[in-house]
Amino acid sequence: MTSPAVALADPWPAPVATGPVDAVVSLPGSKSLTNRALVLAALADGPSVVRRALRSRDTLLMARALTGLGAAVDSSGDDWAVTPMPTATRPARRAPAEVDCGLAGTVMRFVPPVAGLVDGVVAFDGDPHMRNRPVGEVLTALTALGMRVDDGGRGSLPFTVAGEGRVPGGTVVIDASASSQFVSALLLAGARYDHGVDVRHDGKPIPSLPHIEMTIAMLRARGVEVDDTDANRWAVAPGPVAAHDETIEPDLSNAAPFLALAAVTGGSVTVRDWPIATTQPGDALRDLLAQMGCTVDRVDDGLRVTGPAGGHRDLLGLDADLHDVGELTPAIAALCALASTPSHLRGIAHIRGHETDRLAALAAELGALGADVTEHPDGLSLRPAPLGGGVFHTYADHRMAHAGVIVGAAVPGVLVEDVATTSKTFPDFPGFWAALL
Ligand SMILES: O=C(O)C1=C[C@@H](OP(=O)(O)O)[C@@H](O)[C@H](O)C1
Ligand SMILES: C=C(OP(=O)(O)O)C(=O)O
Repeated sequence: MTSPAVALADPWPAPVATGPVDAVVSLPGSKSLTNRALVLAALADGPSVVRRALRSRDTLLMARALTGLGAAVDSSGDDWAVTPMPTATRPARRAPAEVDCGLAGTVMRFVPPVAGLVDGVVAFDGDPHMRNRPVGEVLTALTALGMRVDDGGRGSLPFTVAGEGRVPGGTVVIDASASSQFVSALLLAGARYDHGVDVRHDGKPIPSLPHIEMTIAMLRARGVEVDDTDANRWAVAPGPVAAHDETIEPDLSNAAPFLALAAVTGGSVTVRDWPIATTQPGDALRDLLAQMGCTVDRVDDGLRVTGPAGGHRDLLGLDADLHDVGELTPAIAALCALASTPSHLRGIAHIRGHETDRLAALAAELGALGADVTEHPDGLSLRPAPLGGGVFHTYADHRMAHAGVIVGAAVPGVLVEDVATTSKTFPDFPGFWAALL
């Protein structure tokens, strides 16, 4: 991970924009694409390269976890070379391994289904808050698919998965309304199970569906057969995962604070290499920011967002269902707190299970700066109100830090506590941000 050259002040005085920000930025790679590419490379039938991999806490934790399971990941450069885990045809009993999930949902949900393919015991744990994040549905499914899982009956970290080098697989019914990652986790490893995997969802609607599309697209790119004809059902046929070199797109969800800077200051920010077609949910920013009164253009070098002339004073509030793109909520909510008309963000009860209870945290921290915000069971409403300075707590949540610096760009005196938590998905975010202001 890139460390900032100087120790960061904590709390960190968020830089205030002195005028419209005009910038062109190249952003680090997508966390979701990098961690899927690493898992699939570890399961593949030959070596793969993950080009322009994101180097951040979540992706380094993933690389370390897969290394513990027998893969090799050379993460020394920008392009990470991955040698897959030994296959079931050449099993080797491994010494007990430990996986640190940190606060990475993708590590806690995607790695256990892979661990069943290892002949040995793998113990999982993570940051203190990780023990509160949901994973029980995945563990129950793994048991039904033929793995031995011991979670002490808690349905959460810490737990162990005892693999035997092969997994029977088959059909499982889960309730994935708490996280799309439950489905992605089972699909990513499913081709390597004897009978593949047939996952059915029974429950309230699944959030973050674009992330399941991302999983399916990446599996198909590696020759894996996925049947998603029926709603709420995904069948992965047994077979090899082809080795595949992949160039990782910039992280479009992490583009949110940078595009927000244009919106708040009435400036213009271009994100280089914005893909023409993508499964990343961050692509929804184009539409969301246009609805808030920004001008959004595809330009030669990427995507340009230009804020309204008066900056946040002319920014429109937003009435939107963010169920599919919940991870954008903290940045969008910060913009809504600064906007000139009311907002209602809906369909996001599930983000209470993210890095922190994001609805409660946003209501508390934006409210403490003076925002007129109401927390609902599944969202937030915000009405225009003058904001002032103060400490913005981040609850170890990278995207709460993004929300804090967005407000701080427009409002003097915002101090962002533990801004270093942004290292979860972005190397040296504070340095990158400060250089723009
Ligand atoms: O599969 C993924 O890479 C992700 C899925 C989403 O999780 P949820 O479905 O839990 O919201 C998203 O919020 C998270 O940041 C990344
Ligand atoms: C929900 C998020 O992360 P995770 O992958 O840890 O679930 C996020 O990055 O907003």
